[in-house]
Amino acid sequence: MRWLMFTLRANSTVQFPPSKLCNILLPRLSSKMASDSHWLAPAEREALLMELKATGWVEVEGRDALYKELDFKTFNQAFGFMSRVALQAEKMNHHPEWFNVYNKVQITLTTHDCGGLSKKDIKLAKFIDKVALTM
Ligand SMILES: C[C@H](O)[C@H](O)[C@H]1CNC2=NC(N)=NC(=O)C2=N1
Repeated sequence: MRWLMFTLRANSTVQFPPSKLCNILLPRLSSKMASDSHWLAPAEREALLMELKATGWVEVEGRDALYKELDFKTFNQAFGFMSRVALQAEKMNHHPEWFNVYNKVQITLTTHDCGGLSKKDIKLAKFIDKVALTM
């Protein structure tokens, strides 16, 4: 079995088998992922939503979700935009609810796992705005 050697300080090393290393690193990764999916309390979300509202996102009436409609010059541009967002959604394991007719894309973001808005929605909304600016 291959061992990972760590030097903590001069002339001392600590050996971790790869399987143990996962036990050390994964909880941090999973806790980060979990924290991004937790429901955003009103105090937490105020500043975050202000920034998004400034770029055209609105809160959905009767649902803890964000909505934005984007217009592109052509269907190809709209579809290209959706393709780029789809790849990011897969990477984040966080997917939009969206509808496309010709050059228009209507997007709703919410986190099903927590039943409302989470940091993942904020992160994806910011990514969407960034990509839309490049189209
Ligand atoms: C099983 C899978 O990881 C989960 O269903 C993921 C997939 N994509 C998701 N997307 C969104 N918007 N919310 C979720 O809670 C969610 N959960």
